[in-house]
Amino acid sequence: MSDVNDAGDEFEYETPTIPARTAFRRFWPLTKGLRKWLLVVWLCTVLAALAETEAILLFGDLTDHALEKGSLTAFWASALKWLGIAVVGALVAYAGNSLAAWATERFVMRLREHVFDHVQQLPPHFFQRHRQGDLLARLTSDVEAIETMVVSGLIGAASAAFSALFYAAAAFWLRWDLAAATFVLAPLFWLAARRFSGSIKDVSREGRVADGAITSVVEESLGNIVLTQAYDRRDAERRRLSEEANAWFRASVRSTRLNEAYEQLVQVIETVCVLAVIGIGAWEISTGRMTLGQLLAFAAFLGYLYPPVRGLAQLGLTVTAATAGAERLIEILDVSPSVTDPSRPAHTGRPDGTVEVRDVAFTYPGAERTALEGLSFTVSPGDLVIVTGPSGAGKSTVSKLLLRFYDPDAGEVLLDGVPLRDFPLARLREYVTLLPQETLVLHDTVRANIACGRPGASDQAIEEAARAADAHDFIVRLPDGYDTRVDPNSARLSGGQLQRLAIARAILRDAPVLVLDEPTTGLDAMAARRVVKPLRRLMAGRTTIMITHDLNLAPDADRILVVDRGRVVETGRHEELLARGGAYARLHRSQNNAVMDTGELRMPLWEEASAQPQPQAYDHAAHVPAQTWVAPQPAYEPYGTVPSYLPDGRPLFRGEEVWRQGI
Ligand SMILES: Nc1ncnc2c1ncn2[C@@H]1O[C@H](COP(=O)(O)OP(=O)(O)OP(=O)(O)O)[C@@H](O)[C@H]1O
Repeated sequence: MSDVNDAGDEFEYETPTIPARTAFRRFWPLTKGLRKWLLVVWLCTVLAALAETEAILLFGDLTDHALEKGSLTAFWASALKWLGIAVVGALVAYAGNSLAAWATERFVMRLREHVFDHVQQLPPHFFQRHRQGDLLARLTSDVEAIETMVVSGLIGAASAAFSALFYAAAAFWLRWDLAAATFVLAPLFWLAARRFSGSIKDVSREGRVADGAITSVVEESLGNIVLTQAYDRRDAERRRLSEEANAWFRASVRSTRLNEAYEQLVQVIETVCVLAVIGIGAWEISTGRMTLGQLLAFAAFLGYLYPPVRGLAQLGLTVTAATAGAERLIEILDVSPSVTDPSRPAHTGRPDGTVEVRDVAFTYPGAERTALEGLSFTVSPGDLVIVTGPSGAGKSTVSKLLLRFYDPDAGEVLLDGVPLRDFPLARLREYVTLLPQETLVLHDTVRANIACGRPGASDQAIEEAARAADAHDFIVRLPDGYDTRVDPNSARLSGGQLQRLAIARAILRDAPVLVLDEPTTGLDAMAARRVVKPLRRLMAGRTTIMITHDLNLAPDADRILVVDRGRVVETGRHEELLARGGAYARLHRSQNNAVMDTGELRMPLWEEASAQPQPQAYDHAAHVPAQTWVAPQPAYEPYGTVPSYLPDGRPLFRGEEVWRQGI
């Protein structure tokens, strides 16, 4: 399997090949607590097999004593006994099968939870490098495949072995010489299974990979439905699906063919055995050494004996096929989380919110280039620090380290002087809240979406948070108000509304430290303008690290860090940095300059502006570059280009106060 990360690098994944025994051992511990029930299931199967054996012996009796002699008295006695045994056998089989279904489903649930739990702890790059559809397939069909190996396989093997033993013992008891003659042929079943096992494993593996690929294509295609429709990519998407579907089709047809060939071969072997019995039996009856009843009972035993023998041989095939699923799950389970809880957690109360990044270096696992190098900065409690810089500079990586999605390779990130790795993860994420770039929505009600900031919050607290986030008004206008269901693809809410919902969630969480990753990205100027006020309420009194390209809030910042190629290249307040005319001034200009020369964006940030040829404004009237280039000043101070009121002093938005500093 191969995948491409956001940097365009190709990552190759080769699912490891694992012997069935290793796979079994790996998942067996998950049957803890279920084993006694598995034993009961096995006992029920053994009892049911015993009842069947007794019934067949009674059938022989009936043939010899009631049918051949025409005696009704002999019939009634045996018939009643047979009926009694059949009823007991049916009850036991029913109990055993129901219990087996319960135990297997519990195992599946447990295994799925185990894998899901593990996947949830995996670092962000894992999800960037694995296709979601493939992960879905692993969590669904591959989990079920393992159940066939560990639980059903085990019960099946134990039951088949005991049933075969009983029927074989009964056959020997009836006529040992006839039985011995039949068993000479038994290894043929084993040979047939062996012949098919390798191919069945290969084809199962191909089938599982194709299954994951189909789910991925469907998932990606539906996720990108707007792109598909807007660019009329239906044919391309159909082709993509049909390529994967063809692989699935080939694997599935091959698998059926192999299984069918095996089945038919086994049928032929069985026929050879039955014919051998009838031949020897006919000869025995002709010499008077056997009764017809005995021969019929013997043939019936063989009829019962073959399914478990065949089952035992086929079990190998089932287990082999299931191992392909196990390999895919083990591959995921072997990826370790990038961070774990500390063995000796620090005992701290709610921190004041001093954040210190101390000489941090970090490279993403598997990446060649360092994302951060020698990065240092400190944020005092309650301060707003803006981290800005060109694309790929390492800004989002800073947010990942602050939330401890990763630990730095060198240096340390500290909260109130305590290294982040000394906080239990759950507590750290209570203290440091992330407002991610993309607004994350749960498939639930608006209320639940806000409440996930602080589970168990009262309705009043939720409403207050929504009011503070300027979300209350639009929420009450929704069809069911706070109980309106939304989902990640919901068209009910605009980007700005979703962002205000996320702000309400963060307000409710009430963490001392906030990390805002591009809070206004993807919003148009008006929508961005509307989230600024709620954002300020959210940030008030909290240490805030805002990662952004959007410099409209820069004048508010206590400090601005300009990051480039993983290092801080400039730091200071907005006015200072503008006056310095360096990297920040260029970034700011490129954002606010209407007559922007895009070449400026490509200029290295750390070089002195004077060392570079100055970009020239274009004089449209004269069709020549203007003589002197003057860095344009922001139109509205101190908030850059976004005006908050009209020239006549009226607020820009109806019903909204004039935007003042310090709200
Ligand atoms: N999962 C990953 N695996 C490998 N490299 C990565 C991964 N994520 C990011 N990088 C690399 O790390 C560097 C910093 O990325 P980061 O996302 O922090 O940049 P950024 O400044 O936030 O960019 P943008 O403004 O475009 O979001 C980039 O070179 C990027 O290609």
